[in-house]
This record gives sequence, C-alpha cells and structure tokens, in this order.
Amino acid sequence: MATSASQTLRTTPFLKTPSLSLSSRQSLSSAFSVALRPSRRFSKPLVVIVKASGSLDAKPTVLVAEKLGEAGLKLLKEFANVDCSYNLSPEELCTKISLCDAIIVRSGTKVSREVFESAAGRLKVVGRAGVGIDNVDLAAATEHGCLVVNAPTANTVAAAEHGIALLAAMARNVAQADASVKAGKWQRNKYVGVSLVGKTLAVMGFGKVGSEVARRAKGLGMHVISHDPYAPADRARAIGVELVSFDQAITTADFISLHMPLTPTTSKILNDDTFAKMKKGVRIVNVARGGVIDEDALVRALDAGIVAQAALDVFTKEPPAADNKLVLHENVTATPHLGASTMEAQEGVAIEIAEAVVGALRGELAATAVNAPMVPAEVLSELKPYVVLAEKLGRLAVQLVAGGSGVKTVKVTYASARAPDDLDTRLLRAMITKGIIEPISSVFVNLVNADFTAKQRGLRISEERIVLDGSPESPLDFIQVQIANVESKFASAISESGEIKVEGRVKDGIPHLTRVGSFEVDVSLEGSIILCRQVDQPGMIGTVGSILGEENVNVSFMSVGRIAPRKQAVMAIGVDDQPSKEALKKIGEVSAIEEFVFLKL
Ligand SMILES: NC(=O)c1ccc[n+]([C@@H]2O[C@H](COP(=O)([O-])OP(=O)(O)OC[C@H]3O[C@@H](n4cnc5c(N)ncnc54)[C@H](O)[C@@H]3O)[C@@H](O)[C@H]2O)c1
Ligand SMILES: O=C(O)[C@H](O)COP(=O)(O)O
Repeated sequence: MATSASQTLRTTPFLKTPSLSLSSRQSLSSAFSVALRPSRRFSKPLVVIVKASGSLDAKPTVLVAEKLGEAGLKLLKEFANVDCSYNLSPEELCTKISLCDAIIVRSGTKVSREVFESAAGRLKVVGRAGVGIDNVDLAAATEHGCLVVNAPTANTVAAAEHGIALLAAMARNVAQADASVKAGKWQRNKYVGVSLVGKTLAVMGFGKVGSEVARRAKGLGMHVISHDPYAPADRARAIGVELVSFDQAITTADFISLHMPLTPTTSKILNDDTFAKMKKGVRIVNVARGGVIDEDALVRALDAGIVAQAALDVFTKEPPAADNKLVLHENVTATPHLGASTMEAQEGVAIEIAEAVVGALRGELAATAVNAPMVPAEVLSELKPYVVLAEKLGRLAVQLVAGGSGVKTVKVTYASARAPDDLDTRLLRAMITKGIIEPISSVFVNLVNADFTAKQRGLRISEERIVLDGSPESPLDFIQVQIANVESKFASAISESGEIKVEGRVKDGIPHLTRVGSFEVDVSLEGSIILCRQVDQPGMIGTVGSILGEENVNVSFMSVGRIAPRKQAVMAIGVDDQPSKEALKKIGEVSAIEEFVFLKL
C-alpha cells in the first residue's frame, strides 16, 4: 500500500474473531463476552443489556402468541410466567402487550409499531420462532429499545425436506391424483408423471436450505446445478454441485427450486422475461418467499405451457385470497407455508427461541439478535458517519463481485492517527460484515452476531491498521475494504494486487467513496452509484449526464479519476433515483465507455 511521507505504516494483527463453540449456551455467551470486552477507551460494553422490568424477584412475563413446542415452553416456564394466548386479534394483542416483558411469535402474528407503542416501554424482547422476521416491525422495535431475536437454523432441514416433498409430489401429481380418487374417479392415464432421475435441477440460492435440497436431490439421481453469486464454489463442489450463472441455471433446468431470501434484488426474479428463457415444460418449486416470483407472470407461463407445473409453499400475500388464480390452477400444488412445520423442527425452533429469549431477559448477549446494535450514545455520535461509511463500503464491495465467485476473504484497513487501542473498530467491522452479508442473504447482522455470522458463512475478515502521524482528533482518515480471490463484474475495481478494492472517507460528516481499484474518485455515498470506465476525453460527463437527465434521474455527484490525461478513467456518478434499464443500456452503448456497473447503496 502506498503511504505518503507523513504517514507511518504500522500494521497490527487485529482483534481475532473469537472461536465459538455452540455446544452450550454457556460457551456461546462466554465467547461473546470475550468478543465484546470493553476497550481501554470505552469503559462501557457496547451492547445495552436488556433487563426485564419489575422488582428484583418478580418473574418476567412471556406471551407466547403462536403454538410453540413443549420443550421450549418448559424452558420458558422455569424462568418466567408464560401466557399462551393464540389467535389474538390485533386489538387484543395491543391490550395484552403492556403486561408482557417478551413475546414469542411465528410468521402468523404481526408485531407492528402499534404493538410496540401499546407496550409502553415494558416489552423488552421479541422472539421469532423461525427465520423470517417479515412480520416484525424491526425499525419500531429498535426505536423502542426492544431486542428482536430469531431461530435461524432449527428449521433448515424441515424446509429442505418440504422442498423435496413438493418436488416429488409435483412430478407424480400426488395431490391432484389424491383429490381425484377421493372424488370417486380412477384416472390412471391423466396422472402419468415425469421422472426425477437424470433430470437437471437448478437450486437458486445455495445457502442453508438450498445446499440441503441439493444434497438430497443428488441422492435421487438428479443432475444438480446451482446459481448463487455469493456461495463459495468449493462448498458446492464438495457435494457435486456446479455453480452456474443465472441464465445458465434457468435455461438448462428441468426443475427449478428457489432458496434465496426476498431482497430488493430477488423480488420477482422469476418474471415474464425469465419465464420466456426457460425450457418449455420446466417445473418450479418455491419454499423460500412468495415475493421472489411474479405470481401473475407465473399464471401466464402456466397457461402458455412454458411452466408445466409449480409447487408452492409460500405466497406474496399469506393466506392468499380465496380466488387466487395460482392456488386454483390445476397444475399448481399448494401448501400453507408448511416448510418449517415438522414436529422435530418445531421442537428445535422452540428450544432455540426459548433459550434466546430467556438469555436476553437475563441480560445475556443474544447471538441471534436481528435488529440494530444498541450502543452508548457517546460512542455512536463519534463513530456515526464512519458506521454508515463502513456498511456502505461493504455493500459496494460485495456488489462488485461477479456471479460465481464465492466471497471468502475480506481485508479491512483502517487509517487513523489514533493508537490501535484508542479506537474500537468492532462496530465498524460489524457494519462492514453487515454490508457484505445482508444484500446476499436472509441473515440480519449486527454488532452482536457479526463475527458469528461471518464465521458461519466461511467469511474470513482480517483487519489491519495504518497509524498516521498527526492529530488524533477525528477517529479515522479512511477505511478500505478489499475482497480477495474473486472476479469483479467491473474489472477496474480490481487493484494492482488483484483484489476488489474500495476506499472511503468521511467529509463534512458525509461518507464518500474515494477509491475504486486503482482509481481515485470522490462521490458522496448517498442514493446509488454508477461507475463507468472510459477513455478520458472531453464531453463524457455531458453525454452520460444528458442520458440520465432525459430519464429524469437526478445526479447528486460526479467525479472522474484517471491514470493520465486521455488515458483510462473511472467516472463515479451519484444518482438519487434508480435509472431505468433503457437508461443503463444507453450508457453502455456510449462508444467510449468500456464497462459500467450500477450499485445500490
Ligand atoms: N417455507 C418455509 O417455511 C421456510 C423455512 C425456512 C426458510 N425459508 C426461506 O428460505 C430461504 C432460504 O433460507 P436459508 O435459511 O437457506 O437462507 P440463507 O441465508 O442461509 O441462504 C440464502 C442464500 O441465497 C443466496 N442468494 C442471495 N441473493 C441471491 C441471488 N440474487 N441469487 C441467488 N442466490 C442468492 C445467498 O448467497 C445465500 O447463500 C429464505 O427466503 C427463508 O426465509 C422458508
Ligand atoms: O421464516 C421461517 O422460518 C419460515 O418461513 C417458517 O415460518 P413459520 O414459523 O411461520 O412456519
């Protein structure tokens, strides 16, 4: 790394990720107490410990609002008064909640802002007995100082098994044939199915559930490919699965099984355009989230015979309307969000969530906390803009990774005039981890679970410090994030040493992107960013600016970094709105532009 004459380069081996043993609650909390020990500069711990209100010996009250496994209830009852009240109306829930210190729900209960407001400060913990927290208003929870914890692993196998059950049932028309026999018919010719053996299954999303589905499908003799831009290829190879591009997956598959989280990128990822590219007669399974499919487009694709059959456990709106065309379609097998519903998974989930809720009420740190870290005001106010910078650099860096390259090795460099033990970077590291993992996963990352989550995903984050000469007034000069051993969808983001590199600084309280690969740029990290590599020449800013202007896209910032006049340059353009596909296409068609990428912050 280049350093100016006024800088002294000193690298320090950094706070190591604690080695976690998950064999018991005890080992988990002690591991985190090592990770979160206060720094010399900040004597208070960074996480506000949640404590139940009431007198010292008063037991807290936990409201269990949806059916929970016995083992979990038993654990809860040893520590708290447990009120099992199912099927509460929103009004009943709001009335009850002010008497409760914690609530446990599945996906059927909305924990809305009104619920937090009605709690009048008593509610301290929301436990989601499952993975998705779409039904909990996270922002309201955080605003009300309420910790939200979930149970992210106990239902993985159940979801994978349900995916396989739907795959096989769909291929052999089990549900339709069953209904026909029960209606007194005997239609052996109508319900001839298709075989699974030798067919190609595309697993879209190679995370916890997707990889278990892939493993099982291999056992059924299927040829399994997977698309997951962020999964390590070696993990896939280890079970005989090839990671392929999105287009390769959807155009070659006989069966497609969806296992990605619902994010802005994956919303309606199967739509009219993508159905049109699929093999005629493809069959689709969805046990992820309804929103990843454009449901109207799926009805059209089924009617046109492009999609022969679909088996769906999840819907955009749950429960779906009685006249939902997809549910009523004769070539669709539907289940009412049963992925996690096995006796075993529900027992596991119940124990996982009961332990998390009891631990949180006791004031222990929760490894599965899903809402924002709560940190003392003085720490947050000093680091606030750097926290935003850190998360955005993580988000930018991961979006620059090309599909098919697994993200495994991340190096973070902090340049500061402060001595290493005078700057606590745990929050920054957590936010970089959050920025890297959240756009590609259903996992929620915060200070408490960042190291744990990174480790669980095989992501190694090393940290290095550059100690600068000068006044230690501001905590940091710049932060640099590098992702090694990957290809980039924007080749200019690769530095001389071969990593994707982005660097940023805080200027007047606003985070700025100041370097991409070897190019210096300067664009404020607000809205979104377009990066273009071009041959430096007059008129480029005007050309691209006019394309965006014609599309009514407001440009907030533009900067050009170049190697030398009339040589290669990178233009960074900050935009307030998302440009249309057409606008991006037009930018790509400008002859001097060699490559470009649109990045969401
Ligand atoms: N039906 C059910 O009852 C049920 C039960 C459990 C989980 N789920 C759902 O299943 C999904 C997967 O859960 P998980 O626990 O395996 O999550 P996970 O975070 O372990 O895995 C998600 C994977 O999707 C990948 N991904 C992200 N964006 C992608 C994209 N654009 N294209 C392809 N892959 C992408 C990620 O890299 C990750 O590997 C989630 O939507 C979850 O809510 C449903
Ligand atoms: O997000 C989850 O864990 C699954 O979708 C299961 O939801 P459930 O607990 O309501 O069955």
